[in-house]
Amino acid sequence: MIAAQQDCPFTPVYDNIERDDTMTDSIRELTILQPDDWHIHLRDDKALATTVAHAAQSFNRVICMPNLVPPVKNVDDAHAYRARIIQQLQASDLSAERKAAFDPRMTLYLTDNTTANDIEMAAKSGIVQAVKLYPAGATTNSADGVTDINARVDIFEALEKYNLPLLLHGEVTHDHVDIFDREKRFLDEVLAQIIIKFPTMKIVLEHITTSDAADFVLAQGNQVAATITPQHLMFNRNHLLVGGIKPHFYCLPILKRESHQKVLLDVATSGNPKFFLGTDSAPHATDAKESACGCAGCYSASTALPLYATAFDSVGKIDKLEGFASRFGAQFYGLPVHESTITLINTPMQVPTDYPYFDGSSLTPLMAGEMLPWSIKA
Ligand SMILES: NC(=O)N[C@@H](CC(=O)O)C(=O)O
Ligand SMILES: [Zn+2]
Ligand SMILES: [Zn+2]
Repeated sequence: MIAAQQDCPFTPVYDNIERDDTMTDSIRELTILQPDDWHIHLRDDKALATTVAHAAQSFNRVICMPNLVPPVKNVDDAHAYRARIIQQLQASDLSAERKAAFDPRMTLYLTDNTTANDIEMAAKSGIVQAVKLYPAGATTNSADGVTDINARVDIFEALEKYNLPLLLHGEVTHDHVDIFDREKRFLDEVLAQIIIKFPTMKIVLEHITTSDAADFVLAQGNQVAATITPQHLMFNRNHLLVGGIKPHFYCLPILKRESHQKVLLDVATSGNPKFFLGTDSAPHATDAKESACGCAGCYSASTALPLYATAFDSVGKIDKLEGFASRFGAQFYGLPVHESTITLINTPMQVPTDYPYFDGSSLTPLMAGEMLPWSIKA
């Protein structure tokens, strides 16, 4: 399946970004507090057999996105989904220690029909960590998303009242807006107004892809933060499009030009707690990606930490990884950091070419078959 991929010219990040070796050149091993993933897609049913074990190997808390079919719309759905994840966790061959540490946190999918009562129930549930807003049609499984965001002020009032964060897929969806401009247009035309009206609502702008989004988040108060994926730190649209189209780099919001990639690396490695880890690991079977109409989403759950370590090290800032991966997200959500640790080592690993997925399908991870300079110490 990936033979075509291997014929492609490929420029890994640690070659295409100018290195600053002055700060952390001597770091060959790095022990950090156990990280959390504040944005992940585990999918459902048979897919969980692959995704849960991969996520639980590295992460303690994961914020599970609700874009299932049908979506996770209320607290009952969230309890049932969490139970399916835990059942799969117990059936996996992870260690007893990893099983005990893994804590999937739920999100509700905001629709045109979500009520303020749903929000109150979610806030009091103890398992729902946030509410997710997909503009209808913006991304994978967003058909049930919100059609008119300004009509959902009752929900924003409730989120503010119960101090439940709003997680955003921040792109406008109008047909006439260029796909590369959709994030910036969302900030200017939608989010800026919402923040003025709801100044204390906690907001996470998920998977940011532009310098505009980084600047926007920096300009807001501490109630507004952002997650950044490994692919947006490591790649730009040339990796997606030059020398042949590479479907495994296709995700939404789409990779932007290199100048944006550099700004994302700057803010992620700056030590500013507004920016934290959210892989947006989004599995789609290999044949659904390698298709005339390929699905959006990069799969990174199994190698997320070596990917982030490679990105941070590419700019000589691996010493900033712990804050980004293990501290700032917990701080934003008002949760304690973990006591356990994980060690990364500057020993190369090869990313598997694929994983078995469900019903005989396979799953191709980000950078399949490529070497990464960092790995997790056994
Ligand atoms: N990021 C993606 O390209 N895809 C995600 C949805 C999302 O996070 O937008 C998915 O669920 O596949
Ligand atoms: Zn999204
Ligand atoms: Zn996502």
